[in-house]
Amino acid sequence: MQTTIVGYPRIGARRELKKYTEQYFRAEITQAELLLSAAKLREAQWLRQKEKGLDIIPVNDFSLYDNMLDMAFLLNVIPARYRELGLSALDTYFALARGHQKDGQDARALKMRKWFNTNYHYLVPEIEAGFKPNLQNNKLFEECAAAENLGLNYRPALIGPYTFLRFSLNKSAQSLDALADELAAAYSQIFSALAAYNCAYVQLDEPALALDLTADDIVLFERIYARLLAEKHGQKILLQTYFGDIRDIYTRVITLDFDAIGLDLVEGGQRNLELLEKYGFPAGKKLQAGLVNGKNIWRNDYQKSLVMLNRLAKILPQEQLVLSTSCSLLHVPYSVRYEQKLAEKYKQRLAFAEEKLEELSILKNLAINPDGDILRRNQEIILAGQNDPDFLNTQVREQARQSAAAEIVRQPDFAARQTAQQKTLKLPPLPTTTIGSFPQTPEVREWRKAYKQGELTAAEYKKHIKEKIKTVIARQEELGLDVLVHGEYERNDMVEYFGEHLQGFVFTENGWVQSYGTRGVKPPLIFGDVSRPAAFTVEWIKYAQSLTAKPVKGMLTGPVTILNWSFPREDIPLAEIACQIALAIQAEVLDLEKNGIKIIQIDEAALREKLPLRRADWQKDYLDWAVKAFRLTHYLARPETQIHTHMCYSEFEDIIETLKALDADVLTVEAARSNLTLLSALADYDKGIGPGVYDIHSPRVPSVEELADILRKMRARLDIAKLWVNPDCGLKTRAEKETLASLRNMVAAAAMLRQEN
Ligand SMILES: CN1c2c(nc(N)[nH]c2=O)NC[C@@H]1CNc1ccc(C(=O)N[C@@H](CCC(=O)N[C@@H](CCC(=O)N[C@@H](CCC(=O)O)C(=O)O)C(=O)O)C(=O)O)cc1
Ligand SMILES: N[C@@H](CCS)C(=O)O
Ligand SMILES: [Zn+2]
Repeated sequence: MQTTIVGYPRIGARRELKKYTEQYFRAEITQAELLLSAAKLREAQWLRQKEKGLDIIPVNDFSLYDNMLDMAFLLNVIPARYRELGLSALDTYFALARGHQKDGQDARALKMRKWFNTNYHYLVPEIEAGFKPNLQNNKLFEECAAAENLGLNYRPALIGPYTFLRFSLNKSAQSLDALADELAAAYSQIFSALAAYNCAYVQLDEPALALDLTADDIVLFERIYARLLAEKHGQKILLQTYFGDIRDIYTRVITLDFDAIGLDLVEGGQRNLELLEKYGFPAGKKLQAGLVNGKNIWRNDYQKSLVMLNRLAKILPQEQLVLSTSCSLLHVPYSVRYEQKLAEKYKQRLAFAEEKLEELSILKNLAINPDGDILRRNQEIILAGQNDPDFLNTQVREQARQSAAAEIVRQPDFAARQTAQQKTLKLPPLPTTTIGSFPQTPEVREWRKAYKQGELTAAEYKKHIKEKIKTVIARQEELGLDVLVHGEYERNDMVEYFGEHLQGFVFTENGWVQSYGTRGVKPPLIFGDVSRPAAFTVEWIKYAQSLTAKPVKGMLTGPVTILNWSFPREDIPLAEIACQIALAIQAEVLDLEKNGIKIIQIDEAALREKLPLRRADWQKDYLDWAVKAFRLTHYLARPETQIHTHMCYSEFEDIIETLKALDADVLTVEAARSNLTLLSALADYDKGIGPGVYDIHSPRVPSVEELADILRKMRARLDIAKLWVNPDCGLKTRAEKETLASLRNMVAAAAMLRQEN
């Protein structure tokens, strides 16, 4: 029996890659320096994997920005607008990732989308025409050569052609079938080039097989692979699936000429096991069994894994088995050993990427020789977690249970609330606002760092933040925005900050996980029952409101987003955790209201993220309780309190009914990068709606005319009486100068439209 993983994080345990890359963006280091530092980081992680006993090490899972972008580069799927810039290969790569606006050149970035149900975002390749793989100087081959030099037993990993095709934007005139044929030929050329390297297997990631597949999808998959598998160049092919079961295609996949198949035995684990038991597994092929959870951070329950292994032993002999992770470890932090402040009793329950490597090794040994002491100790840790008195709150449990059983409906209905709110707020038509955060400048992050390290007192830190709030309120007044925000300067992150102020959460110092490109998050860990010891946003919002006669939005993160962007406990249902968090947020809503705050925004940026991959599971397994949790936060608010919510990075077309059911008075959503296709879906949205008028992921400043044009398009499709004017999302990642310029133009565009009416 061997061990492997699907992939490893790459940002560096201390976010080294972020630092190198951003230094390169600021022209502080050269290309050669960036590439050398990245190569050193990559090799150090391979050696760590080897040292931890991993038998087969994936390569090419590393990326300077994103694997889908790497694949587009390898296949030469580079739209003309970037090739025409005449940049170096590396700068072209970053231009696709981040856009390029310099010396009169202006190319927008590729679209970014959520990677399945994770908080990772990939870049969407645009297929214009023709796949001509670029086999020269490509990182894939450099990595293979480097791994070989180190004498590693390695396996190059690529995004598989089916997933690549399904997740790209087809801008060519070619049919999917034609593209599939070209793609198969292109991958075949890559295989041919890989024949020069000494890797036993090539890994093709096909997570798209865990989605609902139609008969046409299956035909397309078979069309690509029939050709590709007939043209192997000596190497063996691992079909790697993850994020769920592959019920729609398992029986086909086992008849194709793959040499190994990777199955997720955590998410969709039961279903995958049933498929194995019902249809068997082909003799002589390897089963890569994803037993160690790649998405959550709890220690593996060895007893449970051994039960799985026993079931597998009835299906195939041990030599055919490779122990692995359920998906790439990209979604978990590097190692628990970087946590200095976390108590040992909490640390022992955690397994980040490096600890998961150890778990694989232990499991391999346990499968051969079930060591009683190791199993006993593992069980003790797991049981201690389940019954941890530090985190038990019987009152919250009872309240959550009662709320789950109750009908949660805000009174009176929207029409009556709207009248009451207009009377208090007296907003003009097309009210202008922002989503909450203003630029988190280096000085703000430095203050926070100094405060956390004890170099600034709490009073000094607070004073600095309040000065920023004062300035941002003044700026918004100057700009003429109608509904103001306090800027969220006191927050490191919209979820981590909430975790830090609620009981039941534990947070890390170094538990960084890549969200996109150079940006990372430190998801809090939900260890137990959640409650709110004291109000924690009121002081900041009240202060901001005291500086202006205009309404300032109370800014909160919603329960579903807090849950989805944290690492959840696994001993109670997600629905119950969401309900507990909702009760904590409800208390904050009521406190803001008591303190004179008239508008409260409860962000549910991640509402769509964890929608089950299979449509049949959407409602009962997720949306029913997610909607209820959100309603629980605001249903006790007074009629004149205006409740806003915000969502980003989402395709809302198929969840419009859910958006309505949230019953928020105003909904702001990302729309700019979707070319406003969302507008038709939102046409019958029944409450206030603010589709973003400009993309905040780019430093580009939209002109007044461009924004007025967008607003005219919105006016044509949506009820103008309900329309709000705002950017796509928060402004925390932007610089101050471009932010003010963009907002100035946005306010001018709204004024222009009011005149036209
Ligand atoms: C809106 N999005 C969010 C998602 N997930 C979240 N949890 N939060 C989100 O806002 N998912 C979808 C989208 C897009 N995703 C992201 C993710 C991350 C960022 C982002 O800007 N991340 C920052 C880190 C933010 C943070 O926690 N900062 C801390 C630590 C600051 C720090 O690095 N300090 C330095 C010293 C200061 C310095 O040199 O700058 C240090 O410690 O060395 C803080 O502010 O205290 C990132 O940089 O990656 C945006 C969108
Ligand atoms: N209020 C948050 C929402 C981001 S999704 C912000 O403005 O950053
Ligand atoms: Zn957002």
